[in-house]
Amino acid sequence: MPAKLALPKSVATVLDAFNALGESFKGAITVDAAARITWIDERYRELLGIPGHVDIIGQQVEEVIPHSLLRRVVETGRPILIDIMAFDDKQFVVCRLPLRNETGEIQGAVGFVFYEEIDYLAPILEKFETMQRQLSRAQAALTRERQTKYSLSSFVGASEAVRDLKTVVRRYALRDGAALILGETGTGKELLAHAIHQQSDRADGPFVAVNVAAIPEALLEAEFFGVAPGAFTGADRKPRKGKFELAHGGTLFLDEIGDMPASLQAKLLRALQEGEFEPLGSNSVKKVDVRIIAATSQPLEQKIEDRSFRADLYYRIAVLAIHVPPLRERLDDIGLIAEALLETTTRPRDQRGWIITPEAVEQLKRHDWPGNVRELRNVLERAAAMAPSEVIDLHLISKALPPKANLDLIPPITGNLSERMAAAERSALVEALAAEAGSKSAAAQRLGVSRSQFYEKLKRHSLD
Ligand SMILES: Nc1ncnc2c1ncn2[C@@H]1O[C@H](COP(=O)(O)OP(=O)(O)OP(=O)(O)O)[C@@H](O)[C@H]1O
Repeated sequence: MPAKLALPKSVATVLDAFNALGESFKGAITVDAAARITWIDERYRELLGIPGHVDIIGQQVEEVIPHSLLRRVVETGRPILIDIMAFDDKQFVVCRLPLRNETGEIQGAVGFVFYEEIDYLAPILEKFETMQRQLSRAQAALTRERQTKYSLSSFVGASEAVRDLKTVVRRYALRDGAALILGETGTGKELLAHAIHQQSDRADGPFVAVNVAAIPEALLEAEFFGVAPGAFTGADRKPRKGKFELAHGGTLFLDEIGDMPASLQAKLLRALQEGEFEPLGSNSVKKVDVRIIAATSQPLEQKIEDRSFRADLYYRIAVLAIHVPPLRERLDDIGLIAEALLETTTRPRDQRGWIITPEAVEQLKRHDWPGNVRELRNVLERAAAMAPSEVIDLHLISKALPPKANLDLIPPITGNLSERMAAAERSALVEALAAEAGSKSAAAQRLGVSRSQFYEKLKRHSLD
């Protein structure tokens, strides 16, 4: 239904003048002081593609013209004399003026639209278009740079398993739902989470990573959801933002999600479902737009069975599940990965770069890599530290590899309860040392005990 509202006299007079321009004038629109549409002419309707029978009078102007600046004109009382607006692929010149009553109060605003054929505006439009082209070139260059820095190419590997993995990752990067990355420790889950973020529409937003296992349980909730001012005695007066809020507009990477306590799982589920949460000690909700990428090296299904992980949360995050194969299932990639890792391994100042011999690579392929790529990095670093020249050969690699977990050292698990427990503890120590390439502090961390406890246990089992 065409609008028939009374038009202020001043506008009607100006309209007459513009109408005389013929084809160059593309129409006009008026809004009231609350930026609701009060009138629109037929040509502008046509330009916006609004069918004649659709009534738009009374609607907020942005509902019809999403980028309209008429609200700004009524709010500031200042005109926007010349501006450029795009409809479809064409640029139009727009002029917006405030409308005032006799006492000078803002009553609304009017917008006039012209097409670019107006000769004297052509230079401005040309400049605008050139600037837009430059801007989109700069944006494209920036995106390319980001992609080369963080793209999937940092995940080295050419085996079929890795090619398949990369196809899945590329596909999931474009979807915006939560994702779950499953794989043994050191397989590159965090690296993949970065790659997903960088390939997604959120690449310009923040990437925030939290290792759930590394934060004491009592602090997790505050770490995730933030703290309202004065939430506890002694708490900061200022509110403290949690990781969820810090990741707004981007991605939150939750490493070792299997270690999340049940109370927090419920809160996380709500944040995922509703996009909102309550900071600790607050009774108001905050809205966030965050993509969750979770990772785990533990079988979550088992945790669901023993009720330490919520099934509903699992199904929510496992829609996009990514399985990262362990290194022993992609041994063909070891040479490539070793070369890539050696590029970043410290070398003596006068040395140009490390060289790894084919025999050394073959030896690496014979190990079964319980600590995966992280363990491979440790082994290469140890070999490099022992190397008299830039060549890493079979001899050095054999010395750097952890001694094979000698099964004779692990007694069969028999006997009474305390003997069985001692035997299980011993084999856990041996396995952790092997997985961490002999590093005692890393092995202690892996088993969740302090270094001093770990040394004491090694001694007790005569493994020191
Ligand atoms: N395919 C790969 N190519 C190159 N480097 C890799 C690859 N996979 C892993 N890495 C490197 O190995 C190390 C461990 O990777 P990352 O931290 O991503 O593993 P993770 O699976 O998240 O481990 P965890 O489960 O213990 O947290 C990092 O230094 C990472 O850069």
